Amino acid sequence: MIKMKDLRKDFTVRVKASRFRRKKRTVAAVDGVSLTIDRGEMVGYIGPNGAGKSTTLKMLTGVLTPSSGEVSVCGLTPVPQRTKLALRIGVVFGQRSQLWWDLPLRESFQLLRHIYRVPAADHASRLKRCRDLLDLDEFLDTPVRQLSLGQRMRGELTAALLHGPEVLFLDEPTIGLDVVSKQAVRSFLAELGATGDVTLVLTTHDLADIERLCERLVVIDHGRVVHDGSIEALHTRYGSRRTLVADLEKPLPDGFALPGADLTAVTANGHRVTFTLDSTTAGVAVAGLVAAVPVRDLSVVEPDIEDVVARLYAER
Ligand SMILES: Nc1ncnc2c1ncn2[C@@H]1O[C@H](COP(=O)(O)OP(=O)(O)OP(=O)(O)O)[C@@H](O)[C@H]1O
Repeated sequence: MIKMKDLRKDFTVRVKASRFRRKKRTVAAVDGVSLTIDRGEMVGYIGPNGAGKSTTLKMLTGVLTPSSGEVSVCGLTPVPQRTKLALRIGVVFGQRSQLWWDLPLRESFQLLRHIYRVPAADHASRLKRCRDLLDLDEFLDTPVRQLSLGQRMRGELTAALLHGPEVLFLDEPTIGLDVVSKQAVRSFLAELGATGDVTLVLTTHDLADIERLCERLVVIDHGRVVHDGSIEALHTRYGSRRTLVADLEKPLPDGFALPGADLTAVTANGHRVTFTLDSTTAGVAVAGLVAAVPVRDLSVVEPDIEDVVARLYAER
């Protein structure tokens, strides 16, 4: 569905050389990215600021011409076949709008139907689905300029989907949204992904988006792919470990140890203990603990993806 082979984009920027002189410097925004994304995949494309995410998306959507390498989306070459491609992809750039500022959402959607020449019945059924899943009805007749950011984003997603695209590119779709709107957008995208009809490429700085939606995570830094795989693979690579937190009736006996786990914290006068699970399962660790002391409460905490990704960025 999407193929990139040794894709590059260089920008020429002018930098200050001395008080009166500026010289040209070339910045490789995307520096040899090769990826294949199959139909129905949901891929998170993440990286620190300036890593090259937006530049990649712009090349995939035909906004920017690559400096070198190959790119194809739905079997089309994005820039020369941009008009054809537009009918097959949907794009949401969180910071930019594809809606008409002065028109009510409903009319923007009608205009899009004509622009994309979508049969009325298809348009109506897709709009109905979005209205239901994204709760659009209460603001369908409000001019876009008066919508809140969360409402507008729900409108943007609908606008990107009304022509039935095969691939959806989302650049920071939850940026600036409140918790409730974020959840609404994520649930909607999860539902969309579950149908397997739409391929989704998502850039975000909110890793909860990725955890909720994407099985595959591509991490880019300085224009190069530094990880391509599942979130679990990333945890394995960085040795992230689960932790077991237990509230005890009484402190642990002196010298107590759980094989395969490290005691990493003791608080509340010895009544709360935290073990990091190294080479044991939560079940075995819990059984070992319960056999030693009465346990009031316990929880197993999954490794935090934020920590892993922060470590990955810091390492580079
Ligand atoms: N039009 C441009 N002219 C010159 N340099 C550019 C241009 N667009 C992007 N760059 C540079 O290319 C690099 C990658 O930028 P890009 O916007 O793709 O990063 P990003 O990963 O999307 O970052 P962010 O998370 O901050 O949005 C940066 O160093 C940026 O300054």
